[in-house]
Amino acid sequence: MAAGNDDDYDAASAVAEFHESRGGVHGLLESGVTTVPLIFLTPPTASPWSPSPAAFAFPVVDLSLPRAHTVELVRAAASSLGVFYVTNYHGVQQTTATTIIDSAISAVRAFHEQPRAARSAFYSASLSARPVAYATIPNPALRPGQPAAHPLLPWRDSLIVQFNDGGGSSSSAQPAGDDLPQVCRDDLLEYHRFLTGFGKEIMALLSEALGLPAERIDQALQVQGSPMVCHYYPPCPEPARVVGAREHTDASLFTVLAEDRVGGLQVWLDDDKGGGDGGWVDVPPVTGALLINIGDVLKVISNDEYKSVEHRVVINSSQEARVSIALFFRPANCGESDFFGPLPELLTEGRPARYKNLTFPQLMNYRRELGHARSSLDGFKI
Ligand SMILES: O=C(O)CCC(=O)C(=O)O
Ligand SMILES: [Fe+2]
Repeated sequence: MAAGNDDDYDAASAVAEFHESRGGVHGLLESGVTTVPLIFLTPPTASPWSPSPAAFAFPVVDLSLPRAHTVELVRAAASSLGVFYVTNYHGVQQTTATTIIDSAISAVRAFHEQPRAARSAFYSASLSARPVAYATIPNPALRPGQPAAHPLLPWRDSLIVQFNDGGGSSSSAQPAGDDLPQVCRDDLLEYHRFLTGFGKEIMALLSEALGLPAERIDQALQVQGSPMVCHYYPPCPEPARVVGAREHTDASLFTVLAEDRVGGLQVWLDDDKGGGDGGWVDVPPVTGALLINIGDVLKVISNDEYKSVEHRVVINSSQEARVSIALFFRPANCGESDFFGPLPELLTEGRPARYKNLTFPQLMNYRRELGHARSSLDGFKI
């Protein structure tokens, strides 16, 4: 934020005061706020955030289809859109999977809708190094040259859970300590257990769809599902003037998203896919299905064979809260000396490496300084 600017100074105080209230956006509504505070508002000159301009049928990959067919569907979706749904998870009845997903969504809703004192115990404006934290995560800067994000805060509260499975072993992960709030502990643990096997399956498919052995990427990067970020988008009196999540790509290999039936997620589709010059397109929820978003790490190691999809969340409703859970599958070994880059098997003379080797901390630092949108890999391009 620019120093010496009175407007920015006031905004900074307002943000600090909001965090000190420890009740999140939902807390504002509980205290009877009927107009949206300035720190959440997009500038009046900005174009409204909803409704979304176009409709599009996103692919649903049925995992019970023959393998070759599934691999081909995954390849087509990951390389053209960077986003797809999946159903019929291996080894789990679809009805059981739907129950596990729905229970996790209900548990997240229960956490965010419990009395304020119970949730504010977890509130932490600084998220680093805590196994479990509850907060409204400030909007990041979007692009180089944009020092502050507007609006400063999204219309969203999040419960962030760090899992640690000891370096990518196949045993299921446990949250660090018994720190999960009791109201959602069992359901979120069960959901995470379910997604641990599911994530391996998705990683294997994505690997095969690049023409690589199924275990290639997991062996190289020790993929693990963490953090789990459990979002709550309260209803808003002025939905078109707030943002649920600003446009961004995910800093993951891929992200698995579960959501309730309210909707609000949109992805940016280029030219021919969205119609015309490209645009924001609604991703309507599909009951019982999980959404896979390809992230920046997979874009790099696939040497741009896969797209990392840019997405955002609009607030659709002045009546209903929306719940979603994003589980980020990332390299377990993500220290200062753990480099990754385009996989050598994918490189040819005609298609040389498009990215330098980089580490996960470098990627995160670059995003912190220069933005989370489509440009978030620019600094690593060759
Ligand atoms: O809530 C959603 O639909 C998306 C959340 C998201 O994009 C994220 O957590 O990175
Ligand atoms: Fe995201």
